[in-house]
Amino acid sequence: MIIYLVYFAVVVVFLLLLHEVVPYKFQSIRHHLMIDKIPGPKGIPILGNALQFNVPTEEFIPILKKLYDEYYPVYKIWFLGVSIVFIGDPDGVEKILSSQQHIVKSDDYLILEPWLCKGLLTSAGTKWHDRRKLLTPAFHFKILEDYVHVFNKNSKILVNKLAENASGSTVNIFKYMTNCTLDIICETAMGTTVDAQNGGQSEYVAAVKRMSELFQYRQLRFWVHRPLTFRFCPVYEEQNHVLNILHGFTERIITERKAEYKSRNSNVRKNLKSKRISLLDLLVEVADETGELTDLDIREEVDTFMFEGHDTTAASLTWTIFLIGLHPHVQDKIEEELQEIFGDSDREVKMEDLSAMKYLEQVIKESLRLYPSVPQFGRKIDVDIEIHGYKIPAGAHCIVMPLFMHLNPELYPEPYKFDPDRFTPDKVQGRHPFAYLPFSAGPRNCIGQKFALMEEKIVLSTILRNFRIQSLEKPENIKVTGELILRPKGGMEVKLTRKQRITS
Ligand code: HEM
Repeated sequence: MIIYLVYFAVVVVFLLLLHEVVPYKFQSIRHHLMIDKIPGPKGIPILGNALQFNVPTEEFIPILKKLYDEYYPVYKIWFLGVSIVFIGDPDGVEKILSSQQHIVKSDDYLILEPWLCKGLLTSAGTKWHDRRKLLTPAFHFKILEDYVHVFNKNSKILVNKLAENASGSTVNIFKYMTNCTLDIICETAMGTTVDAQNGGQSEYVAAVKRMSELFQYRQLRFWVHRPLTFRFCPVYEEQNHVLNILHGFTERIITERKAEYKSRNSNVRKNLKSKRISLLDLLVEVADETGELTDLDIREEVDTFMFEGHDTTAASLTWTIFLIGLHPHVQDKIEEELQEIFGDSDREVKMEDLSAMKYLEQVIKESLRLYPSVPQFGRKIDVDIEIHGYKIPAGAHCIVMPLFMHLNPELYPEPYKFDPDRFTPDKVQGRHPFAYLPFSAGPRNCIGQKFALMEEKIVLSTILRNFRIQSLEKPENIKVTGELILRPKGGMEVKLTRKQRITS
């Protein structure tokens, strides 16, 4: 009996493995020959280098960095029959990112699809082109100006929460940043509030956070990357439950908005320049006018913005606060700048103040150099290309690594030194346009880049007008995880000392 069970288990494992490899095993001999000319670590049959990456989260980045240093500027690995080429220098990266041809995302984005379906982040081809064209006006300067109010409102809630819970003591700042950015993205993308900072809509807020954790869980376990094997995973049922909450919430909001739209019969797009609208309003109107967007089309875009628009910004804010708290002279300079803009007033930040926060912007940019929220991103190559003399065949996956490029001493001397003056206008001008990539570059760059910078300036300036920050950890002691988003493992403790004024 036992022998039959063992036999059965072996057959199941074999079939699962076959399922993993079948889509790729017919890669042409030409493909293999081309890829194998690219340097890289040795792997084993079928699994390739997969076992080398089956490590605890905090070891993932050091392994990739070691390979980057050893094989710079280009190296390859095999992962369950998939060829992955890492490109580490600005010239090589430019060839991929500047092209209109290589816009298909790599297969690891598949794990995002149960939540985001084929939204702007994950789609390709004409669908992506049409959606990008449709959504770009929603990030117009005039629309963003309207969001200043939302950024201010939530920053005030944040400093009041910090004053209640954190003044004079240490606090895990990451948690606060996540709740604040969640509230902001909900209000701007969906026009609704989840009140995460006050513990409201806790089921939806908990589901968003849990889904981000489940993405990381899956990203790190190569054997559950493909949908079939994921079905046998202990968290599969839990993910379905979380997805029901997430999709159910967005669907409810869409239904409400559609009903509201019909009743007020407004014309959102005609009013783009003068009216406060959310991304969802725009989509609802396009759906009504053209009949081309289904409820699912709308939902996948709203969900995409919910995901891309909060975790990235929360991580960036956290790292920036950490670095400011570690460098008192930088904090003094920001305080001087804010004093010049606001004096002793506790008024809200206005749109015109943002362009005066020049030094704070340099600080945010330098933090994103050291800790880019998206440490790497991938494309599936559409037609053969040549990079540094190596031919990369169509169908190969190419990974761009901003994190390591930003730490390359040829591009940034003394790369581990935190120096916001690297981003003075003259320094930026002399730099390769693809040497700084926190928001990617080219046609598929981050559509929310300006939104994020505005949001961060308002949140950070509000914190710094009310608190003095002190970071207690040293960068070398912090464990960094970077599967999807680069974050400090276990959060980030900082000490906040309240200044006299608390924004009311
Ligand atoms: C500091 C904050 C942010 C960082 C560092 C960041 C970074 C990035 C990066 C690197 C990409 C390209 C990813 C890839 O090629 O796979 C991207 C794409 C994207 N980002 Fe952001 N992002 C930030 C904030 C935001 C915000 C606030 C929003 C929305 C309000 C947003 C929406 C998007 C969307 C929709 C895409 C896909 C664009 C496309 O493929 O056409 N991001 N982001």
